[in-house]
Amino acid sequence: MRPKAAEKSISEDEELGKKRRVAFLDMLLDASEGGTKLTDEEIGEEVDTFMFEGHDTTSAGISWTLYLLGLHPDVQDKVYQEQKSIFQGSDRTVTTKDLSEMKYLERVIKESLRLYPSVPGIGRTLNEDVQMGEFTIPAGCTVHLHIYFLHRNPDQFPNPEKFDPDNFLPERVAKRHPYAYIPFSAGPRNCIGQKFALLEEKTVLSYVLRHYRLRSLDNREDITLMSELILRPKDGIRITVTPRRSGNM
Ligand code: HEM
Repeated sequence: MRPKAAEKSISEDEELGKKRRVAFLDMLLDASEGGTKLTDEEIGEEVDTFMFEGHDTTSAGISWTLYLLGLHPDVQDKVYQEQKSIFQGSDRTVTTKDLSEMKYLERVIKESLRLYPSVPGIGRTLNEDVQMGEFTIPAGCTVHLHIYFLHRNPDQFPNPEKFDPDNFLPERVAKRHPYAYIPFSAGPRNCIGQKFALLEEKTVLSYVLRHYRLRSLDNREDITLMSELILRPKDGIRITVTPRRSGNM
């Protein structure tokens, strides 16, 4: 049964002539009432997947980007200049159009996900034999794909440890293998939320970087990484955050 609050908000929206937006949980409940039956347990699992995949991944991505910007004041300044040119001194909230103009910030986010992919590895069970050069990997094997190391392939990213957002200039992307960079996996089971994730990261980072200057206190070689499905710094990261003077935008 659909909760009363959800019924009310949908009918109010329809009255106002707005596009009908269905909440995620309502969609799952509808699916359980319609042709494909979902049990309560299956609905719970779907909600868990979205909460986990949609929250920890982006929060880790945002944290690593803030850390890298705090280590690279020149890159941070370029991001700030781009924000200044978009917002022209205004402190308004971000619009969809603003997000599409944040080209440099997008390159920074992508480069951060290259060096610190929120999901550092994924696994697949092979349905059929796979030939890799002289080796045959038999059907039934579980294969672990290490995204973290894949992103450091020097054939695809010369000087792979260098933080260089220009790695994502269109002309450089065009020269690389399409699967050289897969923070969101690839193929039929890739990340369903990847576009949303980039928009969310841009929205949060835009706000922080317009208002604060960051300086990271730990060098990259001093950070111990750990993977709890999500890539995290074992002992956290230390960043000093200084407010920019008001009216500085
Ligand atoms: C920076 C942010 C994100 C990264 C790096 C990321 C990465 C990934 C990766 C690598 C996979 C494939 C997992 C596997 O094959 O085992 C995946 C799947 C998935 N992601 Fe994301 N994700 C992000 C954000 C999000 C967001 C915001 C949502 C939802 C709002 C989301 C929902 C999902 C779901 C539902 C799947 C499973 C898709 C399927 O199995 O068909 N992700 N994600």
